[in-house]
Amino acid sequence: MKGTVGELGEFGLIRELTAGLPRTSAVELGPGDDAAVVAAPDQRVVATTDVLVEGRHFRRDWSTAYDVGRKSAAQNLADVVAMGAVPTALLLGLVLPADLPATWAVELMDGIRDECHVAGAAVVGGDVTRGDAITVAITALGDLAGAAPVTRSGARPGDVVAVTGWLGWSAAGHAVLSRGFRSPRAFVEAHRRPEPPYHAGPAAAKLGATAMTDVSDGLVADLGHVAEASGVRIDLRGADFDVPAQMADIGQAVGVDPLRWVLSGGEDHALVATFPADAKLPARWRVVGEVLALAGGRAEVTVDGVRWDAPGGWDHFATE
Ligand SMILES: Nc1ncnc2c1ncn2[C@@H]1O[C@H](COP(=O)(O)OP(=O)(O)O)[C@@H](O)[C@H]1O
Ligand SMILES: Cc1ncc(C[n+]2csc(CCOP(=O)(O)OP(=O)(O)O)c2C)c(N)n1
Ligand SMILES: [Mg+2]
Ligand SMILES: [Mg+2]
Ligand SMILES: [Mg+2]
Repeated sequence: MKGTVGELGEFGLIRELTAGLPRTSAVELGPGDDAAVVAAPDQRVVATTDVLVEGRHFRRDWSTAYDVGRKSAAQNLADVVAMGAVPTALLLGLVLPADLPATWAVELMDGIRDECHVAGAAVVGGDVTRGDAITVAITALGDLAGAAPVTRSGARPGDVVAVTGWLGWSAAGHAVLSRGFRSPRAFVEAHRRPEPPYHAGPAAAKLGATAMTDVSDGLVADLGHVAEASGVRIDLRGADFDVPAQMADIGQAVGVDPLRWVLSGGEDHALVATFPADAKLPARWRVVGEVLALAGGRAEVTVDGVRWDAPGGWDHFATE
């Protein structure tokens, strides 16, 4: 495809973006009308939204359009499964500069479509407008299939804390890219394209998870929200976290303790959940800590009993 999105025009662009979009059985009416119609078998709808902005969430010299698409969708779909729900549909608001190559927009859409496919959802609508910074605003919907939502507020003293998915890989990749390098590839790829363990969300609900969240900002920060919402203290055991040798090498090379990436690095979208101590967890869940009563203390996350004194994760108004 030749030209810019400006040359294609609003409706030419929409035609290109929506051509051949796959449907799923949940989609009664897809893009093309004033609104889409999505089945909600449960009769409750799980809904979540996240905005990604060029320069803040991604850089065009670090990630392809396809990568940005995969990541934007993943970030939202991970929030759906973190409730214990199955993703059904995704809506996409796009702000694009007029001089952006049309292929960039189409490849972004390819990435969004493919990530939706991985999670079982479909793109059902969106919006496009012109603006200075590329902005991808996504709303994802999901279905609980009769289950109770797994909230942030259900952790109880005596529960275990378990994680599944990657931790620290995206942050290590970000550290590499920030210093002008493009390798080790596995970490750079993890930053470009997170792989949330989608199936594990609804599975955790079935395993009796009492609370759950995805790790978008950093494990300590995101678990901090669980601790606060549940009115508990959460203690992590440092030795239960695996720091891969290659991650340790990067840490050595750039002068960062790699445990910092594991405990406070965001964007891998691992799932962290609390479970009753007697829950039978499959091997892909690693127990990394426990839930403790407040006993007059603060609702916070500690590591080996000690308050984590570095930032627990990303904060858009505090982190540069
Ligand atoms: N501008 C807003 N208006 C209303 N609710 C918001 C707004 N921004 C964030 N929230 C809500 O605050 C909570 C925390 O947001 P956030 O940290 O972005 O969650 P997540 O990391 O799961 O995306 C979410 O329930 C989100 O819906
Ligand atoms: C260019 C660039 N700089 C910095 C980062 C790091 N970063 C940006 S947003 C973010 C945290 C997650 O994003 P957020 O918008 O907070 O998602 P949410 O928590 O709402 O799911 C991180 C670690 C990045 N991905 N790209
Ligand atoms: Mg958010
Ligand atoms: Mg989340
Ligand atoms: Mg965040």
